[in-house]
Amino acid sequence: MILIGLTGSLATGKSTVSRLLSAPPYSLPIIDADVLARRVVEPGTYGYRQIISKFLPTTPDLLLLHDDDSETSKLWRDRGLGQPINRAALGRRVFGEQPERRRDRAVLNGIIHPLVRFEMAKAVLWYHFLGHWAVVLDIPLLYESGLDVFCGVVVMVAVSDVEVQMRRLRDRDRGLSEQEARDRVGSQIGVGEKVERTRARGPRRGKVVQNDGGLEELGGEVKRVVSEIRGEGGGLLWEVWLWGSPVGAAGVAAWEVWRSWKVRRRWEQERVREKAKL
Ligand SMILES: CC(C)(COP(=O)(O)OP(=O)(O)OC[C@H]1O[C@@H](n2cnc3c(N)ncnc32)[C@H](O)[C@@H]1O)[C@@H](O)C(=O)NCCC(=O)NCCS
Ligand SMILES: Nc1ncnc2c1ncn2[C@@H]1O[C@H](COP(=O)(O)OP(=O)(O)OP(=O)(O)O)[C@@H](O)[C@H]1O
Repeated sequence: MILIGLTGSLATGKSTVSRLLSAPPYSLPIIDADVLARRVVEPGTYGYRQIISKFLPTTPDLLLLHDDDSETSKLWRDRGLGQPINRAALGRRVFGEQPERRRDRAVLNGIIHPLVRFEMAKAVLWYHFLGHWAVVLDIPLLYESGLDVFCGVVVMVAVSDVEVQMRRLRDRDRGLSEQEARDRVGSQIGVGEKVERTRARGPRRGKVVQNDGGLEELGGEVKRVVSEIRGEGGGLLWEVWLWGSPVGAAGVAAWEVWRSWKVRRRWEQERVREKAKL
């Protein structure tokens, strides 16, 4: 089974690509890191308790009141699991370039990312047993979290102009001010760098989907990329063999991780050298 890491930057179109990939004719299973990141901090979970203990003392608006119109919220209240987290308030604490925001972001990532990784590993195993030829890991922070090394192929959804990103973000999330939108965009590695990192993996293991045009063009790009990935896989016999041979599958997975890790390390060393030259 091929692990396809789907990434991009804020509002470049990952979720749109993810929706295309999950629908016919591809019908690929999607493991969405944002969905898991929400699930692991629901009231009553370990992640929830960690966030409360780290952020509540310094964030008075961290918790929302229970929403009587929401069945889930009522369930949390009836079970005494606690009030849901105010994501907007937490976002204001962690998005931005100021040192204290970076620090808080690192704390939040340190709580959530290991929990998300664990949930992802469980889901990947499940889809492997179901016999899918590929599974999509939709991870906005793929490079930031280091999860790129586990992906056989990385698909990076890119736009050429940061203003397109800002416009799509603010059109979609109407409540965001200009500054909040810039803080969010600035909290991730830039599109250009992610594209370079993807290309550094080589043409078979790194694919860039350019999303500057309309939705129809995007559909064409997705079609091209999926047929490339399918064509460059080992074929049906290879897939069946991998499925039936856990030791073989583990060996191939280890080899893929090692190759990706080498690319990542070479990239980081080059960056250090470039910085030293400045
Ligand atoms: C700060 C939080 C509560 C804000 O929630 P909110 O509902 O407003 O935003 P949402 O979760 O939908 O995220 C929207 C986008 O913001 C970006 N983003 C989210 N977290 C981060 C982060 N820690 N660093 C940089 N960008 C981030 C991603 O592109 C994501 O797709 C939330 O984003 C969060 O819990 N972040 C930490 C977990 C995380 O890293 N999630 C990303 C997937 S692993
Ligand atoms: N090619 C396109 N043309 C016009 N609008 C688009 C295009 N691609 C995406 N959009 C719109 O841009 C917005 C952002 O797209 P999407 O939600 O897919 O991005 P994302 O990368 O998943 O964002 P985030 O990281 O914030 O979750 C959405 O409202 C989407 O409908």
